[in-house]
Amino acid sequence: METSLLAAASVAAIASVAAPCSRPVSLRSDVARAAVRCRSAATKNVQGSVLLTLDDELLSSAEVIQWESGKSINAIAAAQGIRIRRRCRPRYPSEGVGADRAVPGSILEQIVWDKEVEVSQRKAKAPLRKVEDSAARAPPPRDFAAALHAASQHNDGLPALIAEVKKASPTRGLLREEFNPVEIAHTYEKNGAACLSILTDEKHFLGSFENLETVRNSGVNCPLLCKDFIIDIWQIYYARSKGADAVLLIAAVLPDLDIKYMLRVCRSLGMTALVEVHDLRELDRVLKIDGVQLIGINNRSLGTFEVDTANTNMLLEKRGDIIRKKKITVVSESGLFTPDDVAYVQNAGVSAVLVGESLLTQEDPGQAIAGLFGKELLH
Ligand SMILES: O=P(O)(O)OC[C@@H](O)[C@@H](O)c1c[nH]c2ccccc12
Repeated sequence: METSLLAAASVAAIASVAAPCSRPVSLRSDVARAAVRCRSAATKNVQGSVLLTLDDELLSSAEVIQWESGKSINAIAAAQGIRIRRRCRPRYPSEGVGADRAVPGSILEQIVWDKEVEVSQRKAKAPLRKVEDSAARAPPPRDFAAALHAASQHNDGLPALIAEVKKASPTRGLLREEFNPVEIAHTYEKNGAACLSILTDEKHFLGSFENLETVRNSGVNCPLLCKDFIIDIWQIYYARSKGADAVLLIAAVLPDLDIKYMLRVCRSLGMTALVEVHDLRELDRVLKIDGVQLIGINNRSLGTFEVDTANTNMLLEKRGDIIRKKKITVVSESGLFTPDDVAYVQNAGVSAVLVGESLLTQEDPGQAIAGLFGKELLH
């Protein structure tokens, strides 16, 4: 019981920083309060007193009650419609779906389980404190959202382009034999991309943090999105330490409280979060969270990997009014190949598109941009 309560508290990513909080706690409310204290202490270490007050304010009584109800992280996630189960957090062995017997229910779940292992190994090598220090020494963050707005304005309202640097994907396999991330980044920038998305997941996308870092140090000016499966705030600090200006937060993976906490971490680092949704339930969850500036509508289901650009249109028809009222910028992601595709999502109301495959499979991915938009993009 105690273990599962502590695990429930870890839903807000406390697990990554909760080491000082290992004293036994017997009452549920004690657990919740301990979690609050733990997190306050941890954020104080991380960012000084500014985040401390923000975080205390973040922990509304409703959220504490949720923890006190004794639900496990998987139960909390399931109650929010999240089908991805966390497997096993090293600190809480009774949490998760069981060590060896469980079979992943989707590719996304497999990726997340692999990510749990990867992150715990990386953290063992570079603890949060150390990564925070490197993040503080990284080149200053660039404004990802502002770059999207400026690009769209320079191009008569055409959606701004986030061009993706991706070697392979689970569904398409290898996208390019000759893969030079720095060359690809430069040709994208030269041909009018507003921002770049750099895949850093190694196992399923053949990406790397080295690619992110070398692109950042190669002199490109476009802001960079670290494209990975974030399940722990440690990864956000790590991405910043490698020069990322933005990170992807996937609503199909992250419970609301994690998204809120991660948004605050992003803000404290001067980074932008692109919060990705695929269906109406995820969009409605994200629209209830304050401070979301950028929403990505993925046309690809990360469960089945099926792509349908009508998804962008459908979600904007249903929630476009609220999105405009909240002045949220929408990015249409995946499966865009032709000027008609771009025009379709533009008419649906997006101000940016995220494109990988259709550019990467052509000889010069940068020159392919004019083909995708039906005209050359201006800077
Ligand atoms: O290659 P495409 O179909 O143009 O898609 C790009 C991008 O949207 C896709 O890579 C993506 C969207 N969300 C993700 C989450 C993780 C990994 C990859 C993705």
